[in-house]
Amino acid sequence: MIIVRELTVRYPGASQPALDAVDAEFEPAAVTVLWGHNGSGKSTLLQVLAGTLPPTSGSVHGVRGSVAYVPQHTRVPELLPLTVRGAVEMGTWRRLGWWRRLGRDDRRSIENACARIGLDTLARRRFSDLSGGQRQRVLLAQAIVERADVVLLDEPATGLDAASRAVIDDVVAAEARRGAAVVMATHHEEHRALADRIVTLTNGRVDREREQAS
Ligand SMILES: Nc1ncnc2c1ncn2[C@@H]1O[C@H](COP(=O)(O)OP(=O)(O)OP(=O)(O)O)[C@@H](O)[C@H]1O
Repeated sequence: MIIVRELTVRYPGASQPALDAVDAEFEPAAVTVLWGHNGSGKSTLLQVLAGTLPPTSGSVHGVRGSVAYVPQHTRVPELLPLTVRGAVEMGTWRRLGWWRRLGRDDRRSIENACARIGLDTLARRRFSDLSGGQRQRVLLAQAIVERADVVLLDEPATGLDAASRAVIDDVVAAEARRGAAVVMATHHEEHRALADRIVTLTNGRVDREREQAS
């Protein structure tokens, strides 16, 4: 279990902390939804869990194994000099080590992930030529292939139609069933139904009264 205690993040020059003494727990084999308005601190918390943003104070314990992080579509970097297929393949690198020799199971898992996320027709495109939303889906496919212990998703359904959102829901539920600790920031009401636990953030603080476990 990931345990967050008294976590505070203050961006340079900001008058208010983005996260203010947050306490929260994130369990394996479960979906935790981070819920809250724009600016409530959801992305900041995900970045700290991903290890890409150091906290100003407080602690995060229990992040074990591998972590897959799919940032908000506006924040997905374009810099990978790869095709879509190549970017999804990167999900195998941790398992395969330095030589990165794909076996039949790896190839099948890459193809399955691309098919599930609807990337088949994009497979040969350059990652850098895709829209932010398409790039985000590539990173989601990469995360599926990786079979990470912790899967962090920042608004994975933003800008998608209902059918594509349903695909994301299936992926999220399957990742938790596989055993991952899934943490998903969202403000889509329908995602609340997927949650084993909902952590509501209001102005950087956990709103305990609105905490919910199903
Ligand atoms: N790089 C940054 N520098 C300064 N302030 C920031 C930075 N990133 C976020 N903030 C501020 O920190 C607060 C929390 O932002 P955060 O992005 O974590 O919220 P959020 O709930 O994910 O909202 P959104 O969905 O709009 O990204 C906001 O007040 C935001 O303006």
